[in-house]
Amino acid sequence: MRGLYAITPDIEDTGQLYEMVQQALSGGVSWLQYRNKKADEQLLRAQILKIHPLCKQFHVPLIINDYVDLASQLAADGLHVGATDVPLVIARRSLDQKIIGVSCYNQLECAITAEQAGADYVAFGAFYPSITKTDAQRAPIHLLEAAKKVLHVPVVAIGGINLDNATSLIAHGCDAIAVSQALFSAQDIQATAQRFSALFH
Ligand SMILES: Cc1ncc(COP(=O)(O)OP(=O)(O)O)c(N)n1
Ligand SMILES: Cc1nc(C(=O)O)sc1CCOP(=O)(O)O
Ligand SMILES: [Mg+2]
Repeated sequence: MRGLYAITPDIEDTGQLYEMVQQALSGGVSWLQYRNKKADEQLLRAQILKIHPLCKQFHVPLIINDYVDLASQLAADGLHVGATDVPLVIARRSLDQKIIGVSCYNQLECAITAEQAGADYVAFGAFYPSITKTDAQRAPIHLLEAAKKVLHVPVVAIGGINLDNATSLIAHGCDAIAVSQALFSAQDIQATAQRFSALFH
């Protein structure tokens, strides 16, 4: 796991979401997380079904945020869970061979526990102020170096990441950067994805 981890914004128009995801995948995304905090179940299902074939076309794993049942029923490649979501060990019962990522915010102990419980990656953040998640806890950048010394699973950085501050996170050891607003609000999503991905070359 190394590179750009794109996180979809809350968009109601499924056609528009499809176009944006296609541009991002064309630019070079390593993983895509479908995240929508406003959609009802009908829209969640419709949007997952719409973008999943695109992810398959580009050989990019599709990770579903929060919803273990949807991830399982729609045969997504994985799930991401945080502190207020289903516990990893419960989710694993439905997603035995799938990717499960766990949010650990600014808590290294959480990541150690998550790795021991079978997490496939852990995420720390927010490293910078996030427009997408304004109430996110902040994490210090040196947490990445401490985490890489003790963890074996990939370490993902998230929160307010853009083309100006991403390099510092990569230099501190994160394996992937999770980006939403700086990618999907860009004038040219494809070119922006290319620029984020090139930071790992
Ligand atoms: C890669 C990644 N890292 C962190 C999160 C945040 O998850 P969570 O704390 O459960 O908050 P919501 O995203 O569900 O609002 C994430 N989704 N992805
Ligand atoms: C979904 C999420 N989780 C965070 C955390 O700190 O756990 S920050 C965040 C928002 C990420 O979007 P953007 O790249 O627009 O800041
Ligand atoms: Mg969540």
